[in-house]
This record gives sequence, structure tokens and C-alpha cells, in this order.
Amino acid sequence: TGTTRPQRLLRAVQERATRGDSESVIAAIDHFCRHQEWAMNVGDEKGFILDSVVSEVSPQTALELGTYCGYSTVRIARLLPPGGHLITLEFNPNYAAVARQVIAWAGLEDMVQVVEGASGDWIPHLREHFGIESFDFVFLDHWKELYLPDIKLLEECGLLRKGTVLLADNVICPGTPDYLEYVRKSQSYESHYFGSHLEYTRAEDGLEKSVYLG
Ligand SMILES: O=C(NCCO)c1cc(-c2ccc(F)cc2)cc(O)c1O
Ligand SMILES: [Mg+2]
Repeated sequence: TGTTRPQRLLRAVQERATRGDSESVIAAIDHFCRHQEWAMNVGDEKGFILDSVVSEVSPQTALELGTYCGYSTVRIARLLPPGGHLITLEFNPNYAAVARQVIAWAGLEDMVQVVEGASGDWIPHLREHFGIESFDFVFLDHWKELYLPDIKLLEECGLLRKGTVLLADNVICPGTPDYLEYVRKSQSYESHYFGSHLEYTRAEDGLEKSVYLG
């Protein structure tokens, strides 16, 4: 028994970061993952690419699939424009519980809604439940085999609009081959690959940015 890795990551945030200072929360998690225990956050190198895409889109409505401990949630939420809001879906209740506390420590709880449950169950209900018309930005970082079914579901539910930007983590490692083939071949997407490395390692990985064309 004892603590879980997400709980140890949260303790590192509470011991090393300043409440309300999102930069110090990000730095504390990166320090923990480099010097204590590897964890599957998007990390600092891919996180820099995430930051640049979020800043470019400046989304009023953003969706994250796969919260884990809230590291990328904090990276995205800290860059939202005034009035911007981020919904993040997490299947694992233990991850969600830690993420809520990490997000609160960063002082970003007013811009973020952590929703527990399966993405496939929740996506059809986001409009009615949260009054969302469509998303300006979607970050995919959950189970890799769900990337493709979930964007098809987002399309079917009318939650993507002309210009919606999708950004997908781990398209090389662990890899999302069916998703990559789909967005790169489909006439409905304009895709670009950002080469990088698996968080906190030298292994190859990258992010795929895909703009929905309608
Ligand atoms: O499964 C992942 N996410 C959804 C669950 O919350 C995930 C896994 C890995 C990873 C793990 C084990 C390894 F050996 C290599 C990569 C990395 C990531 O960035 C991820 O997002
Ligand atoms: Mg990932």
C-alpha cells in the first residue's frame, strides 16, 4: 500500500511550488519527473510546443482528453484568454482527484472543469451539460486507441467547427497509427507534425497538429 505516484507528484507540488503560481507548479512537476520519478506528463519539451499552439489559438473553449495529474491542464489554462474555459475529461478517479488539487494549487480552478468518466460517454453530452457550442482547441492525451474514435465522435456531435485546432500527444511513442493515418489522409483536416521527444527522455515522440476544415 502506501502512496501512489500521482500522490507523490502532488506532494512534490505542495512542498516545492508556490500556491497561485502556475509556473512554479509546472517547474515542480518537471523537477519531480526528472529527479525523482518519471511520470507520463507531456513534459517541458513538448509542453513548449503545446504552449505555442495554445497561444496561437487563444481558445475561448478548450477540451482536453486525458487529465492525468493536471500538468498539461495547468499549461493550457494559464494561457487561456479572459473568459476562456477548459474542460478536461479523465477516466481514472484517482488521477482526477490529484489533478483537481494540482489545478487548485496553481490557482486555475475557475477556468477549468475536471470531468470524471469515459470520453466516449461524455462527449455526446458536453453541449447540453456545459452549454458548449463548439471547441476552438482540443488536446488529445488519453488512451491512444481512443484518439480516432473520439475525434469521429466530436465530428458527429458537431463539436468541431471550421478552424478548430486538434493537438495530439504521443503520436510516435506509444503511438497512434490509425489516428495519424486518418488526419493526414482526410480532406477534412490540415495536419502538421512537430517532432520532439518522449517526456523527460531521449526517445523520439512528437505532437500532431490538425486543423478541422469542416
Ligand atoms: O497512456 C498514456 N496516457 C493516457 C493515460 O493517462 C501515456 C503513456 C505514455 C508512455 C508510457 C510508457 C512508456 F514506456 C512510454 C510512454 C506517455 C504519455 O505521454 C501518455 O500520455
Ligand atoms: Mg501523453
